[in-house]
Amino acid sequence: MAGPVIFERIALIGLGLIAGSMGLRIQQDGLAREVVGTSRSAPTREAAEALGLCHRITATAAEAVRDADLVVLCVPIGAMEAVAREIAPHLKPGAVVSDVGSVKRAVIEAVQPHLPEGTHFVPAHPLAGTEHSGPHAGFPELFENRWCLLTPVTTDADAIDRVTRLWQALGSNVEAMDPDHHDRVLAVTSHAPHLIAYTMVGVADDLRRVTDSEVIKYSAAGFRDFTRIAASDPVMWRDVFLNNREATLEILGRFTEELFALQRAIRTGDGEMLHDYFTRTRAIRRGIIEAGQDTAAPDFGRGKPR
Ligand SMILES: NC(=O)c1ccc[n+]([C@@H]2O[C@H](COP(=O)([O-])OP(=O)(O)OC[C@H]3O[C@@H](n4cnc5c(N)ncnc54)[C@H](O)[C@@H]3O)[C@@H](O)[C@H]2O)c1
Ligand SMILES: O=C(O)C(=O)C[C@]1(C(=O)O)C=C[C@@H](O)C=C1
Repeated sequence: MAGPVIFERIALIGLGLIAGSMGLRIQQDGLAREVVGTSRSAPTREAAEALGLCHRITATAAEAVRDADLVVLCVPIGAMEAVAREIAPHLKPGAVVSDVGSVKRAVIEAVQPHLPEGTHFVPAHPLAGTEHSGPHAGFPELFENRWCLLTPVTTDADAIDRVTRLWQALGSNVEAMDPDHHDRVLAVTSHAPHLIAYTMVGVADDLRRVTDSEVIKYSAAGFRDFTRIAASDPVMWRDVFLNNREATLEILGRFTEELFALQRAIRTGDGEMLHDYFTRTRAIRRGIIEAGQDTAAPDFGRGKPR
């Protein structure tokens, strides 16, 4: 389907789940005249080529960003600085630079100092993903009905407007946010929950050694949801925690306090406390559903390696 061209040429750096999904959708809807992509490993570039994630794949990031109007950094957070340093001398004057990192303050601090005067940095975070990674994981509907949060560094209204329109065209609802606020919110809604899932599955794995395969064999739906989350990419999540340290530790501190309170209620047989607590949390879930905001529910079956 041909759509409105928002950027003439878009360069995607790092061809995994997010870049692959963007590349497919941008091409499908004609949101750019050309999508150029690159990744550091040759097998990834070959896979991306075979899957048609971009119009053109280049061997280096320097080549990919040449004459690009928008450059989107889609690499793990720990790789953002090196990529920014590499592309900086090759950026077109006036180019818009963005990223999709799950943490915003650390990415701004890593990338912004390398960007030449006259380029416009509009960091973004699509609140959409799956536990799959790599070029095979991408699919064009990934961002449909999800949020995309922007934490603009530039004050250039046209750059912000075009990045907003791109994410809207990819299917997302877009909102601007202060980067520190973003990191605090995501610590609650995404980062701490992932760590809890990793821990729970780790505990079950330890138990498995005691009970053979019972933990897996009889795993109930709740635990299976944890295993899906805990199957997420180790590099990505290592970098998330190392780069959103303070906010995540703050939430984990609160979590531990609540866990101790619940543990005590179980030990002392305080059924009233447990009932009140679970009634409160159930109301939160119902509020989300009533507000029509249950758009983050995982869509099983999508994003699986093809
Ligand atoms: N997966 C999610 O659920 C999700 C959701 C929203 C945002 N994000 C963010 O998007 C970014 C990419 O995540 P993804 O899920 O697409 O990851 P991915 O692992 O699927 O893809 C990452 C790509 O970056 C490349 N890469 C890795 N290290 C590199 C380096 N040092 N230099 C150059 N390229 C390198 C890899 O080869 C791969 O092509 C991350 O910053 C992540 O925080 C992820
Ligand atoms: O559904 C999933 O697999 C996700 O965990 C996606 C999820 C999230 O926590 O919602 C994970 C990290 C991203 O930065 C954004 C989205």
